[in-house]
Amino acid sequence: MARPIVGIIGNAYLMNDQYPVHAAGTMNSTAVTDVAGCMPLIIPSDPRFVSVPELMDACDGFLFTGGRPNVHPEEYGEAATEAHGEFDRARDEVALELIRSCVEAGQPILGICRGFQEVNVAMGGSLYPEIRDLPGRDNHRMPPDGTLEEKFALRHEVTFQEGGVFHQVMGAQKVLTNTLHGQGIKTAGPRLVIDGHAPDGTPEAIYVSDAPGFTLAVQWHPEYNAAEDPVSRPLFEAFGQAVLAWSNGKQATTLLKSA
Ligand SMILES: N[C@@H](CCC(=O)NCCCC(=O)O)C(=O)O
Repeated sequence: MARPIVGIIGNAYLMNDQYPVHAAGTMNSTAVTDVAGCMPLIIPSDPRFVSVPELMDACDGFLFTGGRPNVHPEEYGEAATEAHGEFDRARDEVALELIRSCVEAGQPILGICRGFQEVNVAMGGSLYPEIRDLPGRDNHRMPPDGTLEEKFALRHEVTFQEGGVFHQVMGAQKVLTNTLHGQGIKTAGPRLVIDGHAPDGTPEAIYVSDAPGFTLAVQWHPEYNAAEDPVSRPLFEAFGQAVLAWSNGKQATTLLKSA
């Protein structure tokens, strides 16, 4: 039987500082394949190449990946400053509309890091440009040097609401995660539930309340070591089950229409 398809939101890069590509970390494809049990498909996240209806038709669920460029603050009604850094307006345009459409339709989404921030902005929330500059907050950025293992090392706890969605998915109320981000949620979108926090109060785990489908998003990077990590594994397994259920529902509808 054909596997359900997970669209992986790609980022724009210049290969060898010269050759433009769309790409996503291989660890995203590994997590989608080995843990979620789906087929990964990297999306060129630019409205010149893809439209939201086409993507929703082609894929069963979407992984909104991490990415260095920040969501443009105009998307939440603020002016860009130097602290906001680099942007990717093409990804903003595809991702934000795709999130809103998936939330409405009940099509599964999983947000990671920049993807987590996109879910908040798409649902009407805003972001701090640099959380380490806020009083009482820690530096959540990755170490500038070191191996991949050092960059993705587990660095802080996340505590979930007792009995909440993440507590149920993880089977634990406190977990250990990596952390590789500069921005963070300032105001949560009206329908967003902040279900987990870092020790310094930074929101780390969210979902959209009353959404008909899977809408979980995390500020850390569960794609790293997803098959082995006790936090990543249940998250990608739950996402895979939701994507499979969506795919089965789509096939049942197609069969009904052709009967
Ligand atoms: N730009 C945002 C999001 C950070 C993020 O997603 N980091 C991972 C980058 C991985 C990559 O380069 O592909 C922020 O800084 O908060």
